[in-house]
Order: sequence, then C-alpha cells, then structure tokens
Amino acid sequence: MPIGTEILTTAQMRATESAAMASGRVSGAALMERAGRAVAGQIRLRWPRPGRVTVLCGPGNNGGDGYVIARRLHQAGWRVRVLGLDNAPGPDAEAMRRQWLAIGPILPLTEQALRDGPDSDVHVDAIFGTGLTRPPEGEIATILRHLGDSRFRDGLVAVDCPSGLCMDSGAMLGWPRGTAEHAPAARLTVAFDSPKPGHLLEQGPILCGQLVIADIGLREWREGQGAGIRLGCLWPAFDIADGRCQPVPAVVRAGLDKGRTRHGHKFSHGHALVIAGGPGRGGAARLSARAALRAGAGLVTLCPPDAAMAEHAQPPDALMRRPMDGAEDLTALLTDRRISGLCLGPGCGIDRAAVLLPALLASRRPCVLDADALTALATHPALAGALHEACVLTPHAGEFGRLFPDIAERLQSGSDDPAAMRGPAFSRLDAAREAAARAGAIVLLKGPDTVIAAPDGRAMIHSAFDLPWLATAGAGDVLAGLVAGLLARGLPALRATGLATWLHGQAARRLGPGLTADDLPEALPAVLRQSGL
Ligand SMILES: NC(=O)C1=CN([C@@H]2O[C@H](COP(=O)(O)OP(=O)(O)OC[C@H]3O[C@@H](n4cnc5c(N)ncnc54)[C@H](OP(=O)(O)O)[C@@H]3O)[C@@H](O)[C@H]2O)[C@@H](O)CC1
Ligand SMILES: Nc1ncnc2c1ncn2[C@@H]1O[C@H](COP(=O)(O)OP(=O)(O)O)[C@@H](O)[C@H]1O
Ligand SMILES: [K+]
Repeated sequence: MPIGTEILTTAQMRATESAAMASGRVSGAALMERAGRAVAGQIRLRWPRPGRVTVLCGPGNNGGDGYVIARRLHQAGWRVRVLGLDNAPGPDAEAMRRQWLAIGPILPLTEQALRDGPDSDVHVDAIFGTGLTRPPEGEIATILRHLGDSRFRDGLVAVDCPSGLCMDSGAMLGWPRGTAEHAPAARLTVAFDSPKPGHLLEQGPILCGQLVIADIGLREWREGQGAGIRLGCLWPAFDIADGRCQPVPAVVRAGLDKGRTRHGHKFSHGHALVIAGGPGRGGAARLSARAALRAGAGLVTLCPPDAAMAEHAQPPDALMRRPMDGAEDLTALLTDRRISGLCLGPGCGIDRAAVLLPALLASRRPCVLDADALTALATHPALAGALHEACVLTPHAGEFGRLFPDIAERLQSGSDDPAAMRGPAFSRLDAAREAAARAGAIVLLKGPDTVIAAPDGRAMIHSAFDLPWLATAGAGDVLAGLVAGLLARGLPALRATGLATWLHGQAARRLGPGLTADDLPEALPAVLRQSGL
C-alpha cells in the first residue's frame, strides 16, 4: 500500500524499522537523515525565506532527527540555535549530534535557555517521539508547558508528534485524560511512513496541527511485516485551520467493488429494511431510510407499527412503507430472502427494539443496531449472545459506556491514576477492538475520532475533528442508514461500515457549517460522483 493509507501502531513502526535495518540495505543513520531532511524540507516549504529557528533535541532518536534538521536548515541559510541534553544517545543520534557540534554549540535543554534566547520564527520539537514511555517530568515537563503557550503555536513544528503525546492513543501522558491544556500544540507535524493511531485519536489531531506523512523509504519492509493486524485507514489529513483533506483513500475506493453491476435490477442492489418507532417518533428512522436509499440500496422499506403508518405518508416517494407490529411480522417479512440489510434503533423505542431483536438476530441477516436497539441490548444482556459478525453496533460514547462499562471505565481512567498514564495508554482503538471481540460484531465507536473494529482485530479510524458541525441531532441516524444501505448492497460488514463513515464525513465536509441531518443524504450524490464511486 502507498504511504499514508494504513495506520501503524508504534510497535509495528519499530518492527518495520528494525526489519529495514536488519536487511543490511538501509542503516538507522540513513533513515534518520531522510527523516530530518523531510522535516527540514517541510519547514522550508512553509517558511521559504531563511529565518531563525530553535531546535529542541531530546535524549533519543527523535532528538537525533532534530540534529539533522538543525544541520540542514543551517545549510539552507537559517540562523539555528540548538538546545539539547548532555547525554549519550544511541549511535545514530550520537553521530548526528557530533555532526551538528562541528557546526555550532548545543545549549542545555532548559526552560531558562529557551526563555533567554533571541526570538525564533520556528521552534522544532524533537524531544520525544515513538519512544515515549512515561509522562514527562521535571525540567522537560516545564519546557513542554512553556511551549504550550499559544504564542508558540504558529511557529511550532513537531517531529513525528508533539512531545508527550502517546502515539498509540492520542492521550497526552502526564495530563489528565481527555485534556491537553497548555500542551505543545504544533502548527505542523511531520511523521514518518504512516500515521500512528495517536495522530488521529483524542488530543492528537488538536495538538498535531497539519499532519504530513513523509516517505522515508520503508514501504517494502512495512509490507513485508506479516505479524500484527493492519489498520485500515480512513484518515482525512486535515489542517485544523483551513480544513483541507485528502482525496478518497484507496481502501474506500475498493469499497464499492461489489456495487452496481451494469446488468443488475433493483433487487440485485439489495433491499434494506428500516424499522421505525411508534406514533410521533418516525423522523429518526425516516432519516435512516433516506440515507439507505442514497447509499444505493435498490429498495428501502420503512416499517413503523400500524398505528404510525399515517404519519409516513409524505415524500420521499421512493421509500416503501409496510406496517410491522411485532416480532411475528418481522419474522414473516424476513422469509423474503431478498431483504439483505436491516436497521433497528433510530426512534424505535427501547421496548419495541427489545421485542424485535431476538427475531432479527435469529435471522442472521446483516443489520445495523443503533440508538434504542443499543440501549435494549444493554438492558437485556442475554440478547448479546445472539450477535454475529454481520451485525454492526454504532454506539456513541454514552451508549458504549452502557454496553461495555468496564471497557469504558478503562478508557476514562488515567485522570487520577498515575500508573494508568504510562504509555502506551489504553486507547479508543483498544476499546473498540476489545468490545468487538467480546460482542462478536462490528463496533463503530462514534465521535470526532470514530473507530471501527471487527471481532478479528481489523480496524479503521476516521478522524473528523475538522467537522464539529456534524455533531447535530439526527447525524447518527443518517450514518446508521448509510451502513444499512451498503450492507443491503452486499458489502461485507466492516467495509460497509468504513465506507459509510467516510461518505458521511465527506457529505458533512461538502455541506459545511449550518448543515442539518436532513441535508446529509441529499449531499450524497455529489460526494459519490466526486469520489468516482
Ligand atoms: N529507529 C529509527 O530508525 C528511526 C527513528 N526515527 C526517530 O526516532 C524516534 C524514536 O526514537 P527512540 O525510540 O529513540 O525514542 P524517542 O522518542 O527519541 O525517546 C526515547 C528516549 O526518551 C527517553 N524517555 C522516554 N520517555 C521519557 C520521559 N517521560 N522522560 C524522560 N525520558 C524519556 C527514553 O529513555 P528511557 O525510557 O530508556 O529511560 C529514551 O532515551 C521516532 O519518533 C523518530 O523521530 C527516525 O529517525 C526514523 C528512523
Ligand atoms: N465533535 C465532533 N466532530 C465531528 N463529528 C462528530 C463530533 N461529535 C460527533 N460526531 C459525529 O456525529 C454523529 C453523531 O451521531 P450521534 O451521536 O448518534 O447523534 P444523533 O443521535 O443525534 O444522531 C456521529 O457520526 C459522530 O461520529
Ligand atoms: K517530537
């Protein structure tokens, strides 16, 4: 896979680097030179006129990258000041440190030295990268809080990640979980080969600023790594400031392989069934049903109880309606084998969902369970035993906490337990994977950093911190409908869920601030056309 289309954990990154070095075809020093050169190049792209830069170098290879950056910017005419530790880093970093010492001095890495120096246009944070093992303390913690001052942000460039960020979870080690106040927030982060989960989760996207993934020539060894499950990548690389994002990722493009065939008829594009709730609560399910239609399901039938049929008379006329009162009605409907995807939950009512769930799960039909269906599952735990791999659970954080309270608790912990702050911290990715394995179903954990996980450990991350306006009533109902529509079209559950999440985000990007959930399905044709899907 080309660079940037999959996500590597820090362990996978280390294994990739080790394999490359063990091959004898590339040395650690050569990789470090490429990494430093890439960062210096990105700095020169953004600041074309040589200026003044302070480079802060930590005790390991991240610091080694810093010495390369210092040398290369010096060669490009920058006035460079280097603050570093008086220690003996590994051999590659030591070699880079010596090369810098032939050019200029290394001042102590202290807050005092940082404060006392002349103003700099750019500060390069090369203190910690993937080797962070515990919360920074003492002088370095003080420096990081000092760099967290907002006046540094426009000129702060992070090497691999802002220091202190756990690259497996996106938590700032040493900060209460879920907060990053006064943490160093970069304008630009240049990471190597592939994004890591921490770039995309929790505080990562806020602190990284614009994320650039630099190719340092590791593709061959990344692809050669058999062990460990690869993480699918749905990350839109964005700049918080201007909302730019990447073109359609390859995994998404592959997602509709099983899409429309030129000789197909409407049934070959699938029949989705969206179960609605009682009188006065039909709006949510109608949003889901409209989304399922726009996702390309050949037919979509909305099934409210008989007493609520009248209120579903209005358009869209493409939507079919059919009353469904109890489990017998559902079982009878499901004798039609052409029904290939179901959606249960939005506006359904918890009691109705609990009544319908056993019949739905017994059918083993691909389905998405959202909202009230998730609450019904949480209040009737025995039902969870019937979940299967074609079920997609779409909890937001609250629903996740009700379904998997112990896992949610581990995710929260760390706020006042220092031991829990050690890296790598338990992440939303870990949480979703564990939940999926326990449920035996796909879990889509919603939020600005959505994680999708399958029971076998495959997972995807969709980072949408550029879309705060997507947090609006009904957006989740649309997402559930998109998943149901793609399931109905025959996409495997994980792929359907990933693609639905990406389309949902792209529709929101296209619409921009002011969107309502009603707008999202209508934006789909343009998104599909633009993405070539
Ligand atoms: N490998 C390669 O080929 C390439 C690697 N590259 C670069 O290397 C980076 C990874 O390098 P790395 O593994 O040396 O880790 P790094 O982030 O520099 O820190 C480790 C040092 O920090 C220390 N330490 C940790 N936590 C601490 C704390 N809280 N407070 C204080 N100390 C703490 C830790 O000490 P220890 O835990 O052993 O006490 C150790 O001394 C990676 O992000 C990328 O930038 C690129 O050049 C491409 C090629
Ligand atoms: N801050 C945010 N930024 C971007 N997307 C968000 C944010 N918060 C939530 N979302 C997304 O918005 C949708 C909201 O879904 P949900 O919480 O179920 O809302 P509702 O129940 O009102 O439909 C999900 O797709 C979620 O991932
Ligand atoms: K760093």
